[in-house]
Amino acid sequence: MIPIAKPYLTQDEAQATYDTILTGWITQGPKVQEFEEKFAAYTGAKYAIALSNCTTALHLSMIVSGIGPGDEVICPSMSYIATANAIRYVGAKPVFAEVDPCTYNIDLADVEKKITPKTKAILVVHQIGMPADINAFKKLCNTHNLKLIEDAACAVGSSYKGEKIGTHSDLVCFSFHPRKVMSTGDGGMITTSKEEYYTRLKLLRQHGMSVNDRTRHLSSKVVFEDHVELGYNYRLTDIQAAVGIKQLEKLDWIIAERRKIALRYHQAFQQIDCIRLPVEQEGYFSNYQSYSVYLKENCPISRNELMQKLLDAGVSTRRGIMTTHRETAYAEYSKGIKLPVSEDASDRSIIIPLYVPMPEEEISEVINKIKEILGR
Ligand SMILES: C[C@H]1O[C@H](OP(=O)(O)OP(=O)(O)OC[C@H]2O[C@@H](n3cnc4c(=O)[nH]c(N)nc43)[C@H](O)[C@@H]2O)[C@@H](O)[C@@H](O)[C@@H]1N
Ligand SMILES: O=C(O)CCC(=O)C(=O)O
Repeated sequence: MIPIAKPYLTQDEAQATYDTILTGWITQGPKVQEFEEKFAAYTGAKYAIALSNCTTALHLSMIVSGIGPGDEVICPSMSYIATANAIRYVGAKPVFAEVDPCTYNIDLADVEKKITPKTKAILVVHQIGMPADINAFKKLCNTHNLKLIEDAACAVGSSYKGEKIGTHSDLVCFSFHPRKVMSTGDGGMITTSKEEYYTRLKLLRQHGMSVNDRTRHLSSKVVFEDHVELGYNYRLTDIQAAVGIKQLEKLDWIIAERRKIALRYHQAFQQIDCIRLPVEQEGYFSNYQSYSVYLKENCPISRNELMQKLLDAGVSTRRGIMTTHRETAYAEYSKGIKLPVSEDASDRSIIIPLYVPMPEEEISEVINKIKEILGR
């Protein structure tokens, strides 16, 4: 079976975890600090704060942005459910906007229509690694005095107008889940240039503890910590950070390899008129976290049939990005909501295998099977 994805992990990561375990310091400590410094340097951000995953990164971003009950946050419905969940964790209401049918990124015009006096922030997702038009959203947020938060779960290493995702706004959240371009098992990171956010995020991720364990460990004087506000246990472990450091060293290579495979798919499928391929506009650089194909009206086969036929032929696929408003857990948020573009994009698209290193035979197999089933 050709898998949909596989993290690129080698002896390097295994050795790094082994070495870290033997140091005797295994949760948030020196390795987390090193990972944060290297991640900040990689993205160009001033600060990076490591967290247990991107969902917790989004949750803390909501808290430091001062979002709470009675507030509305505009986000896409067409995203993994964690995006909207983070808004609900703080008691605020997710207000769903449409996406662009080509890039799957949140639609600026629809966002603008959905701004109300209760709107506090816009949560922009760089969907499956394709950067959103972040400058346009910054401008909109400035005009309406709204906070901007970026869900860059899938977008590590992607760039917008020549700058890596991670520097364009005050809160950018990344994921290192195994389905992402680099992984630490689970894991997350926030980049920011705001010292005030940096300081508070460090407190919030570890129970609001005023003097952290490492500082106490290294102290020559007896010190006692205070817990200055309600915090959380959202730490990344040093074992995971050791993996992250090794992954970061390979990230540009991984992305270059992913882009080569994406190019192969583009070239192989561009003549097929019943499908639409991902679009990377001028100034946008995707890490191709996923390669999504949209089945047009004239496609001879339904999306689900195509997925089944490919599975029968030994090729894994996944449905297109989900819509949150149609999930059972969102029943009370979906009343009267109309998102035809998002529903269509979600229902008519599939994600096809892309991982590194993907053997040439597998790339050809995916291409040939899709062409064969589509009769091209
Ligand atoms: C971006 C989203 O991607 C994922 O959805 P998905 O439907 O595209 O992928 P999944 O069904 O989770 O499959 C992930 C694939 O990634 C590979 N993989 C390799 N290791 C793992 C692992 O530890 N956990 C998971 N879930 N997957 C792993 C396998 O090939 C596996 O089939 C979800 O897991 C979401 O959690 C995620 N936000
Ligand atoms: O929890 C998941 O499966 C995916 C969400 C994610 O990528 C994260 O929280 O880091």
